[in-house]
Amino acid sequence: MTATRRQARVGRAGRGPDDRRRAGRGAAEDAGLPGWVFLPAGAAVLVIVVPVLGMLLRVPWSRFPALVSSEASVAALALSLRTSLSATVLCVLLGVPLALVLARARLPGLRVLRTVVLLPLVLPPVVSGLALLTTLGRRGLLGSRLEALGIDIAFSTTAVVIAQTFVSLPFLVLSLEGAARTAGQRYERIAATLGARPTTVLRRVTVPLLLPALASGTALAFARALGEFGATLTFAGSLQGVTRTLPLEIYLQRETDPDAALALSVVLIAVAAVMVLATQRWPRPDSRPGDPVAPASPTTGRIRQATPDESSPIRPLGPPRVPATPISVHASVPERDIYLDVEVPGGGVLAVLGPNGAGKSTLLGLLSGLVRPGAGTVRIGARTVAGPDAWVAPHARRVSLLAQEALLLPHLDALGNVAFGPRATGTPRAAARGVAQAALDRVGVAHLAGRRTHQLSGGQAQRVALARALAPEPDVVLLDEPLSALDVDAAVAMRQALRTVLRESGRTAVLVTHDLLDVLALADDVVVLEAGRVVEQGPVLEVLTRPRSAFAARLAGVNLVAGSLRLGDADGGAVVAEPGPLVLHGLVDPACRPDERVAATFSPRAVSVHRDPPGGSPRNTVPVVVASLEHLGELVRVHAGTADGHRLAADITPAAVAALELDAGAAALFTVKAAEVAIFPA
Ligand SMILES: Nc1ncnc2c1ncn2[C@@H]1O[C@H](COP(=O)(O)OP(=O)(O)OP(=O)(O)O)[C@@H](O)[C@H]1O
Repeated sequence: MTATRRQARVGRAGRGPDDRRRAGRGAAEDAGLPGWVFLPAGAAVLVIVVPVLGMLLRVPWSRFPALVSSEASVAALALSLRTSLSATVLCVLLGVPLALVLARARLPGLRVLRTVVLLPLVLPPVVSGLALLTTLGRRGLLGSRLEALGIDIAFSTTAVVIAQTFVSLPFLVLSLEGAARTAGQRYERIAATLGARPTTVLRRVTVPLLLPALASGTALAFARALGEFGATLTFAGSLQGVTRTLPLEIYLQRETDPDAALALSVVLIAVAAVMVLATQRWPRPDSRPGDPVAPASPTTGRIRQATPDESSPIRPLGPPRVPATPISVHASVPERDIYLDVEVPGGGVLAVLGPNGAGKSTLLGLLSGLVRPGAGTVRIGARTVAGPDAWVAPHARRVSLLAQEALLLPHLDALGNVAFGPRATGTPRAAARGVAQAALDRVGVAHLAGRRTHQLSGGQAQRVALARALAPEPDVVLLDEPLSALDVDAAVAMRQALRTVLRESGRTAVLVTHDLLDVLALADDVVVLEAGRVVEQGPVLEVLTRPRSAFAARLAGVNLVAGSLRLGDADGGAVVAEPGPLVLHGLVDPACRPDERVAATFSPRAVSVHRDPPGGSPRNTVPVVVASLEHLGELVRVHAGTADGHRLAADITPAAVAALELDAGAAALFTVKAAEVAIFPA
């Protein structure tokens, strides 16, 4: 005996009740469940297993082959398999569309429809049979008309299939609808922006993603059809070889030959169990047997350090490849209280900034076609893609979307994902794969072509997603916080990749971001949205050096006070803040006009902080209350508010914070020289 085997035996022999209890606790803890849950769960299993075991023990196994191979038994089994399979096919053909409508359509009365569809689950089978008989039977509502046409359904094999379909359909619909709801429509939306028509999206995205749920729903429907008894007997009768299915045969045999009934019951259970077991082994779309185990699930979420290939270079594309496509959005979405006027010149990159709920995603939705405007127009190049008399569907807009999550289709490898767009727009398979390989090469990840999506890191997945967005050669690329889910290193590499790709291709792009680095590296122009309105728009440099909105000022790291101009001071003028009474003296831009609104900005570094009124007289002294302290490298940023609600910041050394004994709630004075305050038109 080898040492290892001996140890294993000793280990097993040495497992006392304490060890077992510990192991049980471990299993419960692993599952994140309280230990007592296993008790009722075990009892539930017993409720099912004990009767089945009891039956199995009573089966005369020595006579089993003879009992199940009588002519009547074989005919019943063959009929059951035939009709159950037909009913299952009908369930799939009708149930899949129904489940998707229930899960995704926005129709009035869906709740009522769902209740009606699930009704056969709660109806006694004999009632289901009666319903079918009174409708499709010879004297039934439809049956009498069908009989006039020479079609006689009741008491035929067709009636068996209809009865089985009637009772099985809800099983498939229920499991598929639940999965479709949980899965959401994120992948479908991405597929539409890659040029896929709704039918292509259904065939190549929705169904593959829902395959595990479809498989288990199909198995349940088959098992239910196989076990169907009451409705079949009522509606179809019990004619050997025509309508006498296995459950009916078992019922009849029970009277004459109980042993045969038991043996046939075992066959019925075995067939149903094999079917259900087989579909439970159905692979999830994001894994395949034999795939090496990936370190993380990286198509979503924040992952880890960049790998060498995430920082690998982007291949130059050569001269611009797409005609510059200007964009204009003059549209509103009243139910969201959003009214937008945004222009992007052809080939420009517009950064969209704004606080949460400002309308940034809605702007992208208006451009991609995922949001319909209530009024106004959206133009992309020469086309009006949304307007009073115009609507171009998302798949026909030539607008790709790269989202925060890579959302790579889990049932395709990297190359398949990138080839998806060209394939969806009609490029033959081999050519599409060529285009995809070139696109992967362009963003420096050609060697990842054969990887499954769960074998990619976050940065790699996002690069593949970028290649996928570019492969259909869109006129416009929409970037919805494409770097925000990546760690710092991967984000740096991805930002560089985006910069190169956008510059080289000359593509018009709209970038939603909260990151100043993205704005600086990628954008030409900036638009700032607040509460569904454009509050500021202009070239990056202008907006960051002379922000007119609180959001842009925060992003640029400067203090901003807006108000009206008061001229006539010795050094030029002052901003009378709104709300007052704060007045800030500063250097007035010659473009300022007396009656216009103006903004004053100054750097937090130009602010001195005091607890008592300072000696000398800097032109601006503002009483504040400290709100919070923030550590910024070698300095501390003191966030404070004035009595009239202005938020200001000062950057001072940690030693100064200690000397002044500053903390949240402390009263202080911010002072800033007039020469440090720039006043310009707002
Ligand atoms: N499907 C929807 N139905 C109704 N209102 C919506 C819907 N989606 C968003 N809104 C509302 O529209 C407004 C703008 O939302 P939007 O998602 O465009 O903002 P955002 O700037 O992208 O915000 P965030 O930075 O949080 O993503 C918000 O008031 C939001 O509540």
